[in-house]
Amino acid sequence: MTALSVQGLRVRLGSREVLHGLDLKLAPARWTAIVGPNGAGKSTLLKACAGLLPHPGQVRLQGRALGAMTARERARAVAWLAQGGAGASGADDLTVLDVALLGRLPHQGWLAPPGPADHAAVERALRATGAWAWRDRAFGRLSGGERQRVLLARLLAVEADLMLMDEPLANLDPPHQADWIALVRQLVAEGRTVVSVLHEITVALLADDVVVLDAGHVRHAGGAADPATHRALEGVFERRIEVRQLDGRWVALPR
Ligand SMILES: Nc1ncnc2c1ncn2[C@@H]1O[C@H](COP(=O)(O)OP(=O)(O)OP(=O)(O)O)[C@@H](O)[C@H]1O
Repeated sequence: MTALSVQGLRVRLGSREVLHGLDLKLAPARWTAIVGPNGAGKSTLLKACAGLLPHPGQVRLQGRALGAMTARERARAVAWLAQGGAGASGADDLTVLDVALLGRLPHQGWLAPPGPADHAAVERALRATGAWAWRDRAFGRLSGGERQRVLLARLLAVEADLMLMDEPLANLDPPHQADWIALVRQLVAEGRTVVSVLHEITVALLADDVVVLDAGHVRHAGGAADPATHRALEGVFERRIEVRQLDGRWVALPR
């Protein structure tokens, strides 16, 4: 069973085709990092997988066509963290608790208030990202990194099997980046599938699998420790990085 499969994914934005017939298969309970240069189509791929962009290709979640699901089924099955969400201002007046509770909307009845299960899920999520202490503060009065941790909690609160995160490390300081890595490993150990778009190549090399995207094409998909993956990474970044082993870990160094 694949957690996510993409076949012949073509996406047009405005007058341009930005994804040119992508095929991808992701196994469940793994962490996949999507990397590639600016403008490669990484965010577009993630949005299409979340059902947020129209396209003629096939996206399947656990074998079910995304297009055949209701919006509510889809919203329970896939959680999505948008790129740059911490800078968005629409939620500034909401409390942190209310922002995280938005992650429970797909589970609640029409106009029904959140129930005990929703509150429990949100508390777990806010504790997991270290944001529980700020639950009564206004979202708009938090720092960029603090807001990012609240948005991560909103994504966790969905408790979806598939979690798509676009630049989740944006604004996070090194200790909180390390916390995020530990959190992803825990999610994967629980059986969830995590897909993250990352510009931090050294962090991407800690994932199970890496998908290298360039100019709307998948250039390579393989294990993070696979030498072919490392060569593909060096290639799409015009040999301006070098993947090396350091104390048993793969790191990307600028050159
Ligand atoms: N609304 C739009 N209309 C036309 N072209 C767009 C639109 N949004 C994005 N694009 C183009 O689509 C391409 C892919 O964009 P996308 O945001 O998916 O790239 P990305 O790999 O996530 O880039 P980055 O690393 O800079 O975030 C880019 O060339 C971008 O200029």
